[in-house]
Amino acid sequence: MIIYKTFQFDSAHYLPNTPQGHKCGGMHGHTYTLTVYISGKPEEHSGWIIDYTDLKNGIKPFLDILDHKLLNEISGLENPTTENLAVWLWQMIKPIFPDLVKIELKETPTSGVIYEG
Ligand SMILES: Nc1nc2c(c(=O)[nH]1)N=C([C@H](O)[C@H](O)COP(=O)(O)OP(=O)(O)OP(=O)(O)O)CN2
Ligand SMILES: [Zn+2]
Repeated sequence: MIIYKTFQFDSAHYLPNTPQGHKCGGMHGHTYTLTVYISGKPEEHSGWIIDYTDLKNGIKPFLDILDHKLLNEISGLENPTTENLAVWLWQMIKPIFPDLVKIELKETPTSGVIYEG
């Protein structure tokens, strides 16, 4: 079974390696939507794989690094494409939640990345 939880954070960024004149070369912002998927078997007594609240509390410190920040100024996110940000988030979250199996990161309502490590 897989459980999931969805988070949102707001960040500014620009993409330094886009061709000249590309709309994403200039600074702009997104409300990102992150969904994390955790695999497991529900414990008999609790009936859950992991408490959603524990999941939220474990992930919040990483989102606090990103929320209301310029992503380009964060170590490892000098070129903050959705793809690179998904890898960065995976590397943060996986050591804390080893049963992480997938993340979905949406940069806009119509664009995003699915990453499975
Ligand atoms: N593969 C990628 N392509 C683009 C990325 C990216 O991270 N990975 N990023 C951008 C820009 O950040 C841009 O802000 C988002 O682009 P886009 O999805 O085109 O945004 P729109 O709001 O213009 O989308 P609509 O098509 O109007 O919904 C660009 N490309
Ligand atoms: Zn953008």
